[in-house]
Amino acid sequence: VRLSFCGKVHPSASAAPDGRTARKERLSEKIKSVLIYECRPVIDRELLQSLPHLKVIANSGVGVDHLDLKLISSFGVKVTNTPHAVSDSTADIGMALMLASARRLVEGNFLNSFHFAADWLGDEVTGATLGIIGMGSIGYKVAKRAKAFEMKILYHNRNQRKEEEEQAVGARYCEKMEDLLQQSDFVILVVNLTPQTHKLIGKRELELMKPTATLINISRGAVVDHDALVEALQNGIIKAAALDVTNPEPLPRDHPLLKLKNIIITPHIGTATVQATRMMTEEAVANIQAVLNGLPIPSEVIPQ
Ligand SMILES: O=C(O)[C@H](O)CO
Repeated sequence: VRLSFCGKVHPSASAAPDGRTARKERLSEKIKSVLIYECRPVIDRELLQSLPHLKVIANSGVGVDHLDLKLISSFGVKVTNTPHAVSDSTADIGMALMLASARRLVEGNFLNSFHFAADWLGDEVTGATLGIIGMGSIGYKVAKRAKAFEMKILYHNRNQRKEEEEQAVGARYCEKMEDLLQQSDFVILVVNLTPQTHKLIGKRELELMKPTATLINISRGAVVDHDALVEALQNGIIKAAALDVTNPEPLPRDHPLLKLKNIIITPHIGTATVQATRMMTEEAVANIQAVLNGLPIPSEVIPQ
């Protein structure tokens, strides 16, 4: 028996009235798989203990930073994700944010269309330098798109140089992230959130960027120190930012980032397309079926 859900798993569920508790216990005995969508439920020890037959948590999306992989694995439960389904839609949102920021589309949207903005100037991305931090599958898709826009491409990867990808898109590898930050007109973050990438971009890194540069984040909000970003945007340390992810999500209404003009913030919609959602579901279901049938798992996430 499999049960899939995409709601918040609320710890207080165990304190529900008796009838509901009994029903929950009956269900717990049967649950063998959990399919997670964007809602990022808290999967903690208490929940895992209450699901003794659980075999797999199938994450719909690539990032699993919201899951305690070691804890889950200690219960003999597998975690899977959907890396193939998300790369095109996430790369697209990166390009959309870069173009929207460069051409000031969001600001322009509020202008009366009959009003001629005489002093209106944006920037072209053609010929500009894009620095990609994290050349995984999404980073590579961003690079392919940037090549079509005739951009110069730099990239930095913490672990490995990607020579094949480099040649295919004419990208230049920067061993030091600092070099990429200093040379890029647009810097896009495409890394996983790990202890090593937490606040990867802080005051020092922002100060290394050009005052004319734009920071784009399509990875996780916590990769950027938000206080440092507010300061950099307020003081012209960098020109603009475009974020699909923030920390927390959503930002509180009075957050200083929401008061700035030189920023675009979208609500973590990188994979929110009809096509990606369908593919994520298909990939997740294939993962679940493989685990339950003891077959090779297409996309298992192994705790490091
Ligand atoms: O991790 C991902 O794939 C997206 O950010 C959706 O959560």
